[in-house]
Amino acid sequence: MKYSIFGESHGPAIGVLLNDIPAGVTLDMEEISLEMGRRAPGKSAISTARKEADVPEVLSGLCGGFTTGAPLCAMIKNTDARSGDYSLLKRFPRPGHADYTAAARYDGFADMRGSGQFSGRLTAPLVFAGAVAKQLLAARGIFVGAHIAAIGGIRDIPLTDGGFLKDKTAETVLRAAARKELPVIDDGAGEKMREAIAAAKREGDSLGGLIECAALGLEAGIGEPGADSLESLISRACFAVPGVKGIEFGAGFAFAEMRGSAANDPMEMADGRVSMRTNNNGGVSGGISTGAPLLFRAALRPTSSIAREQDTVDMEERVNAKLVVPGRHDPCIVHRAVPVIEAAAALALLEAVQKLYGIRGLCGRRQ
Ligand SMILES: Cc1cc2nc3c(=O)[nH]c(=O)nc-3n(C[C@H](O)[C@H](O)[C@H](O)COP(=O)(O)O)c2cc1C
Ligand SMILES: C=C(O[C@@H]1CC(C(=O)O)=C[C@@H](OP(=O)(O)O)[C@H]1O)C(=O)O
Repeated sequence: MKYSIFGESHGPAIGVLLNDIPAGVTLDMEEISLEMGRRAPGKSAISTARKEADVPEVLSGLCGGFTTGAPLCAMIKNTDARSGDYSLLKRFPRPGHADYTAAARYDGFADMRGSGQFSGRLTAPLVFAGAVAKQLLAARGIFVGAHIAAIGGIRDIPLTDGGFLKDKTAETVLRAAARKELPVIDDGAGEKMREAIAAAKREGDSLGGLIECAALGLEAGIGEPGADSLESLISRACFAVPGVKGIEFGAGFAFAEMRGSAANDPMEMADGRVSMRTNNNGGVSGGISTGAPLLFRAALRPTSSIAREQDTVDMEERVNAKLVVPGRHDPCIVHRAVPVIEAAAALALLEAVQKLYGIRGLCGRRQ
């Protein structure tokens, strides 16, 4: 599953080119639009004020309602750029954003209007690609969903609690969360998160958090050992999402403080099938799926563009300087990043499934 994302935040358009899509698949465009809408900016006071419709225009790979097998290319127009907000930032780079590293890497030639190719805006085409991947995975009985695990220290109910995974209601609660602006299981926690984001914004600050993502219906035996392990593919896809700074699978960093007797997932036969009584390994062992729900969490940093005065440098005069970042910014990116993390996970899983079953094995109409 190869995909390339193109464009810059204040250029004419952004988009994605997806290869290795099986021919003869009907894509549910309405479902894709819903996914795009979950991420789209400009919807409320807890997100950026930039307004974009984020309607994808398919340029190739789809004809008469079926995929053709040619690379699938989708383009999304940029319509609400305000590039003046960025005129100062080449000279006074924002701490925590990519202004300084982009200048170092691209010798000062990077188009940093709207943060250029580093912008969270580039996650719109990723969501398009992920929505296609989700439909292909669904045809194999695999569901990918996520929710906000925490924002600013306020926690939602973890999927591992409440029996959601055991009684198989996880898909239902994740589908319900996906319809909310703050995709949470516990609406009370969601309201507290909303207030915390609004308060941070009033204080000229921002909040970070955690996203918990699950893949359900994944059979045992998908993945590889080594550099193409399931963890590697998923981490690689998630670290391509701007703002992601950490990933953990299952018990993750808590493993460091556990004993083997507590960390191991006891095995048993249940209805004639191998199963694990606990899921500390997050559904992956040796880089390969165990057949238990695949579970991981991504940590997102607080938005770097905050309204408070910060210490930076003057790249022209080579002296210390102060900066107040102008412009429209997300006071928190976690809620908008939930469909993005799902998309990244779906693309990574599709790559692993495709490696085992091939392109036609995904769900193309057999000739
Ligand atoms: C959906 C989304 C929206 C984002 N919105 C903003 C924003 O408004 N302002 C900002 O400074 N960073 C925003 N970010 C994060 C930056 O793009 C990111 O921190 C920056 O590119 C540096 O990358 P890094 O944090 O991965 O190191 C957003 C990220 C995502 C995924
Ligand atoms: C436009 C989006 O988010 C943008 C992500 C972003 C950043 O630095 O990542 C900075 C802001 O860009 P601008 O200054 O052009 O308004 C956000 O609005 C989007 O996600 O669609």
